[in-house]
Amino acid sequence: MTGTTLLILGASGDLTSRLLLPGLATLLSIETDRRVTLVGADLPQMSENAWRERVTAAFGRADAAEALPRVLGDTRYVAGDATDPHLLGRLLESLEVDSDSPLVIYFALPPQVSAAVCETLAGLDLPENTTLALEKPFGYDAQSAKDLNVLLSKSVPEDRVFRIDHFLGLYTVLNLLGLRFANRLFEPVWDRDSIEKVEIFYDETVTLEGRAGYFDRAGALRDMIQSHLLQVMAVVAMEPPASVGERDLRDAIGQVLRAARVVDPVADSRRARYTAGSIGERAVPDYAAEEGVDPELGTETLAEVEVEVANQRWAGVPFILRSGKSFAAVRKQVVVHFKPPAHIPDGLLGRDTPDTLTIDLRPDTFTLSLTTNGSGDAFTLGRTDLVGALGGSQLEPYGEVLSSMLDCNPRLAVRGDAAEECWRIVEPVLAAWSRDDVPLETYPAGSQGPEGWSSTR
Ligand SMILES: O=C1O[C@H](COP(=O)(O)O)[C@@H](O)[C@H](O)[C@H]1O
Repeated sequence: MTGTTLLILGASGDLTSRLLLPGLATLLSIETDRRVTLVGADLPQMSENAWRERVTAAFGRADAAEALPRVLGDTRYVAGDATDPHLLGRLLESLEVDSDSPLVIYFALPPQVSAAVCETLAGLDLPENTTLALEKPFGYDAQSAKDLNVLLSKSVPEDRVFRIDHFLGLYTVLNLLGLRFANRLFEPVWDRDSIEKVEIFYDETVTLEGRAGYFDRAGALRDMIQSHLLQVMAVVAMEPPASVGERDLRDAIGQVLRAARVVDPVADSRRARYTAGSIGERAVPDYAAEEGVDPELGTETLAEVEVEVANQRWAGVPFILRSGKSFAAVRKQVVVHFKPPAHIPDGLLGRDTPDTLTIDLRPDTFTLSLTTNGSGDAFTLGRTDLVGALGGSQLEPYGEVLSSMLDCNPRLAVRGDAAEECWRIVEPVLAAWSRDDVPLETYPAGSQGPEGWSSTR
């Protein structure tokens, strides 16, 4: 396998140490013939030794020490401002890149800095085989996402832009493709005739975890729903693609997102913020009292929206997307609620709950919960749960995403039009919230959210 040069801008930051380097480490320990030349760059001065120690520590944490020599041999760190055309130009010239060894420039940077670096890049000649990989958030609204797309198109073609959404690297999300399209059971009932509603939950027990600088300006709607959960929804709702090639897959995702909308941004959305509480033994302070939080911003830590996919297959079926922090327990699921059958023979008694298919994201399992004959009395209906494990990957989502990025296959990346659509879908809700048309509710940390929120628990 030929090598790729991975240039990380923002190499001294938290994202690089916490996710990117461990993801790379796992990938290299599994794909033993993959070659990567790792170059870190960032504003702070850092000695070569300190950089190498950082890389070594990340590989250690990922239990991938045996893969370390393959990157440590020629890794280096460059200090400087990546928005400076002279510095960036010199740095790019110094890289050994040709048609057999492509270059991936990974922006592990805050969005404003990424945009400024993109401006700089647009004025430089990039090696032909360059991929630009950008972390979310991709812009801060539909217009800024559009502007960023235009800027990126000045540097590289669309199939060389990797807008990262690590949820597309979640094995469970990829498993939806097999579950839906590779058997005869589900696809014939996967539509408005048979499905009542679909819920996509990502309830976390994690709190702010020191991320006020980013999260307090983003909030749960932008952080999780605008990006990740709409992508998951698109995979749940998409038409069968002809192939899982990047074009077919991303066309199918784009088609769903183009049809999606929040019909009534006030009635179809809810927001809340956690107050002091405890999760297990852990005492959690009020969100508003966390360091770095500006209580005046009214940032939500829990968001829920009801989305309609206005097309022949889904018109009228609510897709409820919810994500929140500081919950009592983790709940990361797609729950498909089926409609009741048109007729149950008279005399069969006791059926009151709908059949559901629950797909658990991490751990990857599915549960088909069916109405069946109850035990004891065959004429009184009961419920049977069929539980199955879904295939897993040794790669964490970041490893999965990195693998396709280093292979220059954008299948697991968000396409430019999809990024703009996701903003278009949530913008009316953001506007209603900024007008305070939707009250900011509260829930104690360690609870199951405010009373009366959508829940099938
Ligand atoms: O991108 C993000 O995702 C995480 C949830 O993903 P996970 O892979 O850590 O489960 C979320 O906690 C974070 O706020 C968000 O920025």
